[in-house]
Amino acid sequence: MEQVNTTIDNLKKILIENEEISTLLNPESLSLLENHIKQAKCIFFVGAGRTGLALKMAAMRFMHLGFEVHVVGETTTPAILENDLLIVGSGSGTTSTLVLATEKAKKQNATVIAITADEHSKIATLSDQIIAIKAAVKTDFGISASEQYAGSLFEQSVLLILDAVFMTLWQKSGLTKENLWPKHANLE
Ligand SMILES: O=C([C@H](O)CO)[C@H](O)[C@H](O)COP(=O)(O)O
Repeated sequence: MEQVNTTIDNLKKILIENEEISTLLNPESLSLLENHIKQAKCIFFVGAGRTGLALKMAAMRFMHLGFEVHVVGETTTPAILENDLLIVGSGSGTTSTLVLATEKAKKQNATVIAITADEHSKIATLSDQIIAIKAAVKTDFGISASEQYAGSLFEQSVLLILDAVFMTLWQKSGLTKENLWPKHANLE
């Protein structure tokens, strides 16, 4: 690492990288994701590490909008079944626990949508549909789609894109902020 920037300059770089990601997204794949979310009986989210954390943040928003949402790995998460949707996030598309979850969901005839930076990865290949994010994967050393460390750009994009999907569905729902508020946790 030769160059040291100010933190503000680095923040600007991060924002520019995220802006670039938004121009490279396939709008049709996002519309399909919106439709699958609307049609699913239950929506399951699964991811590991920081990707998993980004998905957990997004999952809460869909719960606020009234969808039945589960995060894989939580003790209260039920079995995935036909007519359910699994949203799997994996920058590399190769994380072994997520490959397994994808395979198991497909065996149950659930729909699987992968959000990944590698559209040729194992998870992408197993999934019904992919949201391809043109970000670096965590081992993308050397020349890379991002100056940030490891999968940071991918992980940020997962949250931003799903927040944007949430906003679209929210706007279409006609619900107000006040309508959504009763779903907010009241035991915290
Ligand atoms: O936490 C992570 C790591 O810090 C990379 O930035 C990843 O999200 C985690 O290792 C899962 O990897 P992927 O399945 O490739 O997203």
